[in-house]
Amino acid sequence: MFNTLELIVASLSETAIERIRAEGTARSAATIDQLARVIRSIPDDQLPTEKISVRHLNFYYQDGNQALKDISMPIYANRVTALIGPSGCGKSTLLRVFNRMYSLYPGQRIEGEVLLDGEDILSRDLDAVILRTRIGMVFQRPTPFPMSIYDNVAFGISLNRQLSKAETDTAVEAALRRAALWDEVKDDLSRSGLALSGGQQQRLSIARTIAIQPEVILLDEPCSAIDPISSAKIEQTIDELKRAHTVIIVTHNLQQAARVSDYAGFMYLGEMAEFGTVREIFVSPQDLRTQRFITGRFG
Ligand SMILES: Nc1ncnc2c1ncn2[C@@H]1O[C@H](COP(=O)(O)OP(=O)(O)OP(=O)(O)O)[C@@H](O)[C@H]1O
Repeated sequence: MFNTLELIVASLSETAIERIRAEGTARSAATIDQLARVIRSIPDDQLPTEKISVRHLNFYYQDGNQALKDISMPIYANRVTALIGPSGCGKSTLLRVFNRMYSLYPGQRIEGEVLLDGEDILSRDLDAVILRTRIGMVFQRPTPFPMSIYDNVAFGISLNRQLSKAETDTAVEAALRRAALWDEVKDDLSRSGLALSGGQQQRLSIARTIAIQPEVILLDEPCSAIDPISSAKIEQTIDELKRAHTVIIVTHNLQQAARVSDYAGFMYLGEMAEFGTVREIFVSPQDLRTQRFITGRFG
């Protein structure tokens, strides 16, 4: 019983949990029914809302290989969702659908719907450039531009917003702080972004993405090519990011997925085998394939 209660509580927002505590019901809730009544009394806006809805998504590469098979899943606002699964199961393909990266390559085919706040982002009516300012992406390898640290961050800002020099300075500092890089670079922002270490370059790439103020941030294996200290800093940053953004991360590192995510989708051979809160997926997975993957018996 306690585990089931924990599961329900784990999927609630902090505000909702505070309210349950304030009403003194958490300790006395002897049955799920009691707690369910409390949950139902919480206004909808305090429960996670769906930022992106994936519906019956199929994806085919040029060679006819079907990499995604009838995927349906929610992506909740201001939460971190991890896509996990064995190599080749379709995680990166799915991540790239969210910013329509596939449209750069002719011959790839997609079916189904991906709704961003109710609007189908697969529709050609939605301009891909505008979409990519709403859904930003950080790649596996750091991607600093060959320009100064300051310009790397200011560049994105100037594409989207008309700010004065002083306002740009403030926005650059804020983005670098949020990416946990400010203290290491503040003394010389004119240094080339390429002169930074790999881990710092990755945090610079995150700062550049944040500076554009996207609603959703896609992280494709952001820590796989960097040192453990930078990796830990990026994990802190991810936790901070969800205050203002919805985050989707592909990672091979299960401990990292468990640490940073609120929800997880386990993919297998192009299918979404299981989706749930991180506790559901890591503590009590229902699908045998998820259980085997989480316990390291394959993948
Ligand atoms: N450009 C491509 N053309 C044809 N098939 C592709 C292409 N890119 C990927 N695939 C195939 O699509 C499937 C899903 O690949 P994808 O890279 O999305 O998986 P993944 O889960 O991200 O893998 P990994 O963990 O190894 O990065 C695989 O079978 C892969 O071989």
